[in-house]
Amino acid sequence: MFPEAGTGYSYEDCMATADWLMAQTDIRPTVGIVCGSGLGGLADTLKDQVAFNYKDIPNFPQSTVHGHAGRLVFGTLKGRPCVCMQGRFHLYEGYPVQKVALPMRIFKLLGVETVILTNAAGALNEDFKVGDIMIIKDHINMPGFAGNNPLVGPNEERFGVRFPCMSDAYDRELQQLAMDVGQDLGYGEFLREGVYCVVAGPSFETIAESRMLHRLGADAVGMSTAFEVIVARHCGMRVFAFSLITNQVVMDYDSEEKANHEEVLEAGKQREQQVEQLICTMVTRIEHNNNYA
Ligand SMILES: O=P(O)(O)O[C@@H]1C[C@H](O)[C@@H](CO)O1
Ligand SMILES: Nc1nc2[nH]cnc2c(=O)[nH]1
Repeated sequence: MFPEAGTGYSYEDCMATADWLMAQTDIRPTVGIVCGSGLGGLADTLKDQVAFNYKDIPNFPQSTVHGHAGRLVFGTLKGRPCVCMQGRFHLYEGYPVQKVALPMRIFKLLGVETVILTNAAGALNEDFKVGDIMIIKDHINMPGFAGNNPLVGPNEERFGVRFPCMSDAYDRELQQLAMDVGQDLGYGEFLREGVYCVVAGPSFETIAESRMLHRLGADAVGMSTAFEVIVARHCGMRVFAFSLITNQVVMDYDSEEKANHEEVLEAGKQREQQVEQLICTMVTRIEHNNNYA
C-alpha cells in the first residue's frame, strides 16, 4: 500500500544530506523557516547568505510549482542564524508524503530548534478577508484519514517515538508571541487565529467540499504544512505556523468567483512586507526573550 514508505529517508540518508550542507557552510541555524506560495521573499532578506538550489542537494526533492523558487538559503536574520526553504514540496507534485516532509528531519540534524512555516490558504471562515494572517492553532490532516501521514512506515527512534502526541503540535507560547508582535507592529486588524485543514490538491475545493470542511471546524484550507508539522513535532522541534489568506473559498452556488493560483500569488505579493516583518521580529524576540526561547 505504501511502496516508498521507509525507503530513501533513513536516518543515515538524512544525516548524509545534513553533513553535506554543514560541509558547505559554517552557519548553524537554530531557526528553520518554510516559505509558502508567493511568500519566498523572506529568504532574500537573510544576511551573509549561502544558498543552494534544491537540485544540487543530495536526497532533496525538486520544487515544481510557480511561486516556489527551489532554494535552501542559510543566513542570519537580525543576527540569528537561520535556514530558509524558498519553496516547499506538496503531495500533488507526486511526492510521497514522507518526501514532502523530509526537510524537517534535515532541519533537525542541522541543529534547528524552532520551525516557522507559512502557507497560502483559502478562507472558510466567513469573517476572514483576503490579506488576513491566520495564526494556526491546530490542523485537520484530511489525507491523513486515508493513510497519508508522513510517519507511516518503520519508526526511526533516533528521530522520535512511534506514537507522537499532536494535541500540542502548535506551540502556544509562540502563538502568543506572534499575537504580541503583531499588535506591536499594528497588524491587529488583520491578525486572526484558526484551524488549518490540509487537502491533497491540486484541484481547489468544490462547493460541497468547502461547506463540509467549514462544518468540520476548519477556518482555512490549503495543500501543505500539516505534514511538515507532524514530522517536526515527531523529532522534537517547536512549531509556529500561519496562513496568509489569499482567497475566500467559494461556498455559494450563485457565486461567480473562481479560485486560481494567480490570485494566490498576487495576495502574497500584497502582504509580503508585513509577513517578513512579522517573522523577522518574532525571530529577534525568540532570541532575546527567555520566556519564549
Ligand atoms: O505551499 P502553499 O501551501 O503555500 O501553497 C498553496 C497551496 C497550493 O500549493 C497553492 C495553491 O495556489 O498555494
Ligand atoms: N486547497 C486550497 N488551497 C489553497 N491555497 C490557497 N488558496 C487555497 C484554497 O482555496 N484551497
